[in-house]
Amino acid sequence: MLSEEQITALRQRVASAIADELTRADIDWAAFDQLVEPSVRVEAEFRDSRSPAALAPAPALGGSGISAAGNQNAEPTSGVIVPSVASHDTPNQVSGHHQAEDTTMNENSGTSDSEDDGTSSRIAISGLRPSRRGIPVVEDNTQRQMQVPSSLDKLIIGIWEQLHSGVSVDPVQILGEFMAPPLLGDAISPSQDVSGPSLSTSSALVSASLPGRRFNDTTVLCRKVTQASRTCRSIEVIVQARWVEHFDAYVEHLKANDPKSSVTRHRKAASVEASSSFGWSEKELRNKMAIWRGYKEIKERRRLGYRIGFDNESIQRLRHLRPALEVAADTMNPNWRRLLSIVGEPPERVYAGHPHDWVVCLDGSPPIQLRKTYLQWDPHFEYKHLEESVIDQAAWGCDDPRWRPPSSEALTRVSSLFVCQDCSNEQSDDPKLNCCYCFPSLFGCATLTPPPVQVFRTPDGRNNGLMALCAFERGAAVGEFVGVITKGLQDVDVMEDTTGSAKYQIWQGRQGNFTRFVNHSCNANAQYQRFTWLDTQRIILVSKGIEAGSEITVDYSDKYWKGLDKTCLCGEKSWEEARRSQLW
Ligand SMILES: C[S@@+](CC[C@H](N)C(=O)[O-])C[C@H]1O[C@@H](n2cnc3c(N)ncnc32)[C@H](O)[C@@H]1O
Repeated sequence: MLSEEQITALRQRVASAIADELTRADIDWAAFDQLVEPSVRVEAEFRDSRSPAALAPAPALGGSGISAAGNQNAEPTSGVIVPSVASHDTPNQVSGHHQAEDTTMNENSGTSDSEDDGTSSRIAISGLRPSRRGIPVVEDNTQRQMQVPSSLDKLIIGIWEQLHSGVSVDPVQILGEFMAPPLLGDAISPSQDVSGPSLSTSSALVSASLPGRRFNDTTVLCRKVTQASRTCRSIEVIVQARWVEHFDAYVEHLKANDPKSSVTRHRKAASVEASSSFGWSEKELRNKMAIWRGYKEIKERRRLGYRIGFDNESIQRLRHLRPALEVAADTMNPNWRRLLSIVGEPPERVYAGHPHDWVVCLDGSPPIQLRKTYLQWDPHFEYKHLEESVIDQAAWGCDDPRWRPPSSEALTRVSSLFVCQDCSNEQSDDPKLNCCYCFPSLFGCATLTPPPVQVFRTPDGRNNGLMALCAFERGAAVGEFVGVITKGLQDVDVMEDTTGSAKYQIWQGRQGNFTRFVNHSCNANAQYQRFTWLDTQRIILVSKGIEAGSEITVDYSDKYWKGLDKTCLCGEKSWEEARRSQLW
């Protein structure tokens, strides 16, 4: 017997498969324009063969205009793309907030409170382990239920994933690269047999590396072509949307000159003119136009083609997201707006600097510069974004206190300098040599893309927080806790840890990365874990199952709050509290 949730998931999958099929089908949607209140209705039904009764009807897909799918019923109503933070009746009750905001969290957000003698490389409150081969290994019992995203959620998540995929949408760079001198001629010549026995010794040496060179060169070529094609695709959509606008304007112009003829007639005349210019049949042009009209409507934020019915709420959500998307696009692809200049929009970027130099607002109001959100506590506040922790030399000289001597077992493995203390595989910063995939998004793998997170303004007095733009599967790394490795700091929020032989602090007050903005929750969706990379201890923020659009939180521990004159505003009940408040 399927559970209610499984049935819902199945219904949504069937609905989205039908919608996808309709999208691909060569249907002349433009013809629907001729109908009065057009609608398409597709129904499916699930039946359990053991029972005559239908288990549940699949949602009907329907809509008006050229909309063939997108009935509200087809979509779950949940899945808002805002952090799931609790709202509070009272404004900020955090007394001593001043102190808090120019410092970071106190020790042991899931690491240093454990009774560690420094022998374990990765310690966590709940024993969560990183995912391997795509299957998260979960060892605690706090399984979080991930929501099934609606079509609109999927669209939004798709945009964020695209933005964080590392693919450049800089037309200047792409076209420039593409026009660079051709790649090595022999690299793409398939006819040359370089491994034949007749080659001389010296050419045999060269040939030994040719397959490698060919592979590398075609990888570069393939990357360039893929990027260029994506960039051209973006240009195509912009231009096609603009073409539809001009087509409509032309039809109006014809009508103004010849008001006696019908609009249909003028439209036909314009279509005939255009189809001969495109070299397409009129039907072909009509079909293409139906899709292009969809792009125009997205542009005008009226409706998303025929895949998603846009109600007011959806439009509002997208409108609120726009500044956040622009911050990400401007800071990661500074020249992307040049694409817009093709259709006369300003090409200058609006948001400069690092992606986390901006704090986005959930209500769609303009993003705020990060430093401005701390000026009330420190008029000179600045935050330097670090990729890696830096050692405070005044405290540690040239030593890194996070260094952990390799185990005796690792020492006996002469073939490798570094062995992962968790998976026992060899670790290397060179992806070709690395065999440890404990946290592939952080260590040992090819080019790292910026993590899909954004700093956002909390609506309930906690100042800033960190939002997940894409989902992080359970066990996946969100990022490393990066800051200044120091010691001896007091009365400020620091992460304290030990290797067993050295106690150190990581301070994020003025320098660090986005993990500085992670707030506390009594029902956190992430936690800090130790991990040793190249014999150096790191602290990793690991997902316990984070949904796209939710706030990323960790449990700072009771100890943190006991030591402070502050109230937790997360609104969640801790497990202990929840148990105590049970009525039976
Ligand atoms: C590491 S910082 C987190 C980012 C911080 N909100 C900011 O804007 O910089 C820790 C501070 O955030 C605030 N904070 C985090 N979680 C909170 C919560 N659940 N309730 C109230 N304040 C919280 C507290 O002021 C805490 O000292």
